[in-house]
Amino acid sequence: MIEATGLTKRYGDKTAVDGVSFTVRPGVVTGFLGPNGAGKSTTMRMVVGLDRPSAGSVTVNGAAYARHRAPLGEVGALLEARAVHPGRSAHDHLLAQAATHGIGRRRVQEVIELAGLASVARERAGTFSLGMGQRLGIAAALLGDPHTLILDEPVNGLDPEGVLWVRTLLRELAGQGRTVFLSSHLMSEMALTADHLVVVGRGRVIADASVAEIVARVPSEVVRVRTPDADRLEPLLRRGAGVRVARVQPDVLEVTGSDAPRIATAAAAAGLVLHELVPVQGSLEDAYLQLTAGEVEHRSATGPGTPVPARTPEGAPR
Ligand SMILES: Nc1ncnc2c1ncn2[C@@H]1O[C@H](COP(=O)(O)OP(=O)(O)OP(=O)(O)O)[C@@H](O)[C@H]1O
Repeated sequence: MIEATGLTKRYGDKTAVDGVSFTVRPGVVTGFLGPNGAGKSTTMRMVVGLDRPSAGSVTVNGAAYARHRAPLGEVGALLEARAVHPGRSAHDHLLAQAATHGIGRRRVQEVIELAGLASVARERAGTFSLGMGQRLGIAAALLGDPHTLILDEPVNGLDPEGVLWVRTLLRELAGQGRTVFLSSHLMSEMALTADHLVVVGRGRVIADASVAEIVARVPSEVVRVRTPDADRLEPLLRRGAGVRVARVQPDVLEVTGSDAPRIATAAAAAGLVLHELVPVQGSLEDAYLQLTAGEVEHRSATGPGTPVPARTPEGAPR
C-alpha cells in the first residue's frame, strides 16, 4: 500500500507536485496518468526516497521508504531503465544489487529467466536495445520479491510480445495481493492492464477512480443499430435535426446526434424491427483527453482536431 498525503515538491519557483493525496491499494493494478510534466516521475521518485518532499509525506506499507530495513523486499522500482553500468553484464548488474541487499544467486537467475533475459544475461548491458534495457530494469525491480512495485513507463520500447509479458506479469503480481503502481502514456495498454487510475495534471490529482468509472464519465455519442430494415430506418433517422447516420454494414447503422430511446421510438412508430441498439462506450483515451484538456503544459501544434499541415511533395510544410 502506498499512501501519499499532501505530497508536494518545489524546484525553485516551479511546483512540480502540488499537495497530492492518494492511496495505491494492494491486489489491483493502479495506473498513474497525466500529460508530460504533470509530476508523475517526481511523485514516484518521492515514493522511493530519491527526491525529498518539500511538504507532505508518502509511505509504503506504513513507513517512509528509507525506514524499511530491507527496502528491496518492500518496494521494487523501475524509474530509469538506463541506470545500469554499460560495461557490466545483466547478470553481474543484478548480482551486484543482490549482494548488497542479502539476496541469493538463485533469485538472480530466477529474475533473469522471468524477464526473458537468459540468452543475453552475460552480454554487456551497454549493447542492449531499449526493450532489453527495460526487461533488465523490470528484473531488477523484481529482485527482492517485493510487496510493492513502482514502474515508470515499463512498456516503453518493448515489442508486442514484451508488452504482453509486462501486462500479464503485472496482473499476476496484483492477483497475488501485491501493490502495483505504474505510469504509461499508452492509453490502450493502460485500459488493458490497470483496474484503478490516479490522473494528475499540473501537479494535482484530477481523478482517482476505477478505469470503468473514468471511461463511463464520457457520455456515449454514438448509438449502434443492427436492423434488417436498415434501408427504411436510415432515411427516417436522417430526418431528425442534427442526426448523422453512417451505414457501417448492410444491416448496421451508427447514429450520432440522437439516443437509443429516440431511435427505438422512431423505429417502433414505423413498425421496423431492431436486432441491436447499443450506445457505444468511448475509449479510455477519449476519457483521458477530456479529463486533461485544460491541464496540458506542452501541447503539440497538432492536437486532436487540429488539421495536419499539408506537405509539399518534397516533404517540407507548405
Ligand atoms: N530536477 C528538477 N529540477 C527542476 N524542475 C524539475 C526537476 N524535475 C522535474 N522538474 C519539473 O517538474 C515538472 C514535473 O516533472 P515530472 O518529470 O515529474 O513529470 P512527468 O509527469 O513524469 O512527465 P513525463 O510524462 O514527461 O515523464 C516538470 O515541469 C519538470 O520540468
